[in-house]
Amino acid sequence: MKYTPQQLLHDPFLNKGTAFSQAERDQYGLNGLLPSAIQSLSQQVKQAYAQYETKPTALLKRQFLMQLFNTNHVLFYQLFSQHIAEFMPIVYDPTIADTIENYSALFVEPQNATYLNINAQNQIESALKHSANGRDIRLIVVTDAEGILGIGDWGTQGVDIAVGKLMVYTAAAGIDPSQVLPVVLDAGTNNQALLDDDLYLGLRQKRVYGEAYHAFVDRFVAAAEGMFPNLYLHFEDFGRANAADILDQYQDQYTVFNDDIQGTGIIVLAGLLGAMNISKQKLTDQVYMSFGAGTAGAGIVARVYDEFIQQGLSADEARKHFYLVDKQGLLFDDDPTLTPAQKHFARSRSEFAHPEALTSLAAAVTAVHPTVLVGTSTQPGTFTQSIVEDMAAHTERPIIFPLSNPTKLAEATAEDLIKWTDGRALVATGIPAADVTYDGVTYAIGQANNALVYPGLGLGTIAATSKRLTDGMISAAAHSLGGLVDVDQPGAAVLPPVTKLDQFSKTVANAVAAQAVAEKLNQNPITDVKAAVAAMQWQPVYHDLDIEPEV
Ligand SMILES: NC(=O)c1ccc[n+]([C@@H]2O[C@H](COP(=O)([O-])OP(=O)(O)OC[C@H]3O[C@@H](n4cnc5c(N)ncnc54)[C@H](O)[C@@H]3O)[C@@H](O)[C@H]2O)c1
Ligand SMILES: O=C(O)C[C@H](O)C(=O)O
Ligand SMILES: [Mn+2]
Repeated sequence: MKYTPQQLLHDPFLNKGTAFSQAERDQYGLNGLLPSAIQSLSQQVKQAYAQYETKPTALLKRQFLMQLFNTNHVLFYQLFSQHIAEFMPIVYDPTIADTIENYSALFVEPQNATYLNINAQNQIESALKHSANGRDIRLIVVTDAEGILGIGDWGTQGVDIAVGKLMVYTAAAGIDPSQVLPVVLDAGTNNQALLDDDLYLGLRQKRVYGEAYHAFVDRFVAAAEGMFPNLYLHFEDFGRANAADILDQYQDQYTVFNDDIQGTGIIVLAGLLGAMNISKQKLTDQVYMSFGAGTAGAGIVARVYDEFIQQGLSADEARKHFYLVDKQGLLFDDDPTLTPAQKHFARSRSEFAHPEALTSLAAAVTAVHPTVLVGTSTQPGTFTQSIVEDMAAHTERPIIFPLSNPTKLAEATAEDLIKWTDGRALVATGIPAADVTYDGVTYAIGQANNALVYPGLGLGTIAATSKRLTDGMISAAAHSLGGLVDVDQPGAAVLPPVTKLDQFSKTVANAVAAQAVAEKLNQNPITDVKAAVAAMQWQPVYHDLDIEPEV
């Protein structure tokens, strides 16, 4: 393809802005289309960061960064890589929740995403083809936006979660931004505020479920897999009724990943292993309570349960360590409303003297004395002082992970948990939390967010040319994060800091790729796993242009 000067300046994959050299300006007809000074990438980064710093709110900062992203990918990712911990909460969660809620009102441009709708399924192939525009797509993040974070159904506006998750893939793991595609499946929305909003940009109809919905997903999956044979297909923020079914349907056929189920399972298991390193306890001695047993809650339990079995417990012994609490309270096996994922861990009423009283988290904690409490309930402030004190009265190092996102939905703050337990709690949060200083000790708070693992998991799987994503690879990812924290430091965090995200993404990728090769899943021969991973990583630096000018 030939590029006119205007096409080059408006293509974020190729544009260098003021960093186009004189030779490039001569060759591609850019003289007079840019100010005359020629800048280096580091000058551009410095200038962009100075502009970023003048933006007074997180939302304005994010909008500025998106503008940069839409203009020049190299500059955006170079800047992001230099400020990874600072930018994560701006580009991604929690600020992304604001941009999703206000997507239609804030809309400026479609950001190279693919918008598929259930009423125009004959356009799926052409839309994917035109969005890819000849690029070799290796990674798609797709959402139907029924369960965005904990904020619910946002219809087409949920496309931003696909865009944002992909940005993290590149910043954290070096996935080439020209090989990715964000996709939203618009199957309608049950969010009445959107249906009533005349600015709403999605389909103005109730969400479709059942066979018609699954046929739509299936048509998309078949089209994407047919068009991009080396695809890693990441599902994000589907509703509770569909997420697990979709994963089950495709995981033996294609390389698919559900972030909320599997990614969250990995990061929480890694956090628990980190907590065990700090407390010097055994994982298989823990009593685990999940508050909110939906997509993420049940996904995490499944991963941790598998680990108990790997560590030598029988399935029956392992199951006895898990308690699920949802809206109705402790989940019992005679409850006809249980999801398939909940059924396996539901308890028998005969285990308790007064099962009918176990209808709240407080009652369940008192009855069970969990040593681990993980919140994926979307219910803010539900880990109250009295519940936490009750739990902490029966275990030396209570492990408490309030994981509901965004910030406004967290079950508790890290600071309160440290305070209420006199510094004994081992805490990780879903969104970034500042250090907590209590009684002379500074506690670093790990971030148990799947963003810490999904980039490395994807990179490792793609680099290994793995034809599936298996439990073995997922387990390898969870185990790879151990050893990155100095656990004997007072106040040590259960997970490594986000400042090291690029390093540990690589650690995860190497472990996952090695496991894929060990399981003989690689489609291309691989002799050196680390070299294969390194070769897959894109760097945010300018290269000579390999395109023809049309001047
Ligand atoms: N930190 C992370 O990496 C991470 C990853 C995935 C999800 N999450 C968070 O977890 C939360 C849940 O996400 P999900 O995808 O599992 O959603 P989901 O809708 O599948 O599950 C939420 C569950 O909470 C239950 N619930 C609702 N009200 C409750 C109440 N009052 N008491 C007890 N349970 C209640 C629901 O019935 C449901 O089973 C969200 O806030 C999301 O942001 C965090
Ligand atoms: O997006 C996040 O911050 C994590 C997770 O996937 C979620 O749904 O909350
Ligand atoms: Mn999610």
